[in-house]
Amino acid sequence: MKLEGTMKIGPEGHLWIGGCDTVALARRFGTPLFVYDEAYLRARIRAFHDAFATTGLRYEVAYAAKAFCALAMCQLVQEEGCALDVVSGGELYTALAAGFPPERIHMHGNNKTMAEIEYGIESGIGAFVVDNFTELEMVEEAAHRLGRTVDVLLRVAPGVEAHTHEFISTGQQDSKFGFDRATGQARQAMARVRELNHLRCIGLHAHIGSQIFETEGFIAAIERMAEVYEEGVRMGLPLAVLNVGGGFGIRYTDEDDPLPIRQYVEAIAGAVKSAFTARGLAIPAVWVEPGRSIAGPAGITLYTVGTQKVIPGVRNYVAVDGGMTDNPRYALYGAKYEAVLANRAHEAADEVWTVAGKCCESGDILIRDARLAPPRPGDILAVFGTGAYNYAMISHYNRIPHAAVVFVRDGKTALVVERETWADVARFDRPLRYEAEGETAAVGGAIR
Ligand SMILES: Cc1ncc(COP(=O)(O)O)c(C=O)c1O
Ligand SMILES: N[C@@H](CCCC[NH3+])C(=O)O
Repeated sequence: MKLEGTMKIGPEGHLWIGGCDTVALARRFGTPLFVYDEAYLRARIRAFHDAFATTGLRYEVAYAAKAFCALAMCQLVQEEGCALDVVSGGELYTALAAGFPPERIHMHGNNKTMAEIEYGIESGIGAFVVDNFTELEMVEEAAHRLGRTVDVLLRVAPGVEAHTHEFISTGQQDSKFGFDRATGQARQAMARVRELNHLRCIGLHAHIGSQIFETEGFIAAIERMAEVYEEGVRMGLPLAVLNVGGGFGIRYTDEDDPLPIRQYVEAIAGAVKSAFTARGLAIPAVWVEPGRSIAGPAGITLYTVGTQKVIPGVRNYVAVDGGMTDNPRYALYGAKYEAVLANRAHEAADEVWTVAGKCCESGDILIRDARLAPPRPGDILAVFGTGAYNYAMISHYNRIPHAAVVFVRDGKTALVVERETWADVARFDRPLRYEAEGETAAVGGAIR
């Protein structure tokens, strides 16, 4: 167990975070509960700014909202000088509701709907990251119809294999994302965007994957992107931005050995400077889109321990009151986590227990073979490093209500997402009743 940010173990043996006793938090807000260490969130963002400040580059740190999107998080990242990467109308809606300046938002997505494109244009977002030829025409058509000129970046699949789980690797050629570089699609897209009257291609984008522990992949991608960029400049595109995506790895367990943020940024800056200088190109503004590396280590999840099943010689199971609904990452990627009994954090973790959830699914595991002190019903279990892609991927499987989210700072708490009730889970259900002839029910595809 490695305590990050403001986490510590108090004299009574409880886990503390943000100056708050996690046992008291669990009692007050219930469990499962996501708890974010606000000071640490801010510190992680500042690490990106501090690192970029020494490079002399023009840059943008666009927080990838997909990692954890909520009003309070959008407010916080704005206060810390971030831009924002959104991938859906829902994320854009949340950001705008939080008062995020639209011109500092850019929108991703490999299948943006026309409704999302129109919403983005009408809201005045800074740029679309166009993913494919279909979308190129859709954005042009919408911009034409709405009488606007829209800034776009083209997402390129650079053909770089990131060393990470296949499901979260995105820069390889065989990917649903982006214009393929190797087969000339990126060049064709640049040629096409030049012909479109309502689009201004201000940059190129590549994101090679997530949870990456080395810099080689970024450097290789930047070298390839510089080549594409040069072609774009020769075609006369007003390119000024190279967005190299996110993907900076974090520590979940001892097996993970992430680089300091500074080291990723220095490698990226160095690669951009040398690749662009070598080609006689002006150095572009560099954008990054970190999600996990900002939100992940600053969040923990608190659960209440429930039942146990000990199978002698096979395995010890202990179940908690959440599971794959609030953290599907073991089920999806075989992800690993560390945990501690938060009410007895000073006790030796000398037993091995597999922490299961409460869903009707054998794969509903949070941690396989966790090292814990002997768990008892009513204990509070804290799982570390759950700030990214946990609440963000929450589900209603088994009609389990969504957990609450609280921010903590200097002994104070802010409930930023309320816990759902059983009634909330069922609130959009309607009894089975067919429409009478001529009756028009108030339903449809509208989501705005
Ligand atoms: C385009 C894009 N940008 C940024 C991110 C954020 O990645 P991470 O959370 O690993 O920093 C992702 C997710 O992998 C992504 O697909
Ligand atoms: N959801 C993934 C990351 C996806 C990144 C988005 N492209 C995870 O939990 O690791």
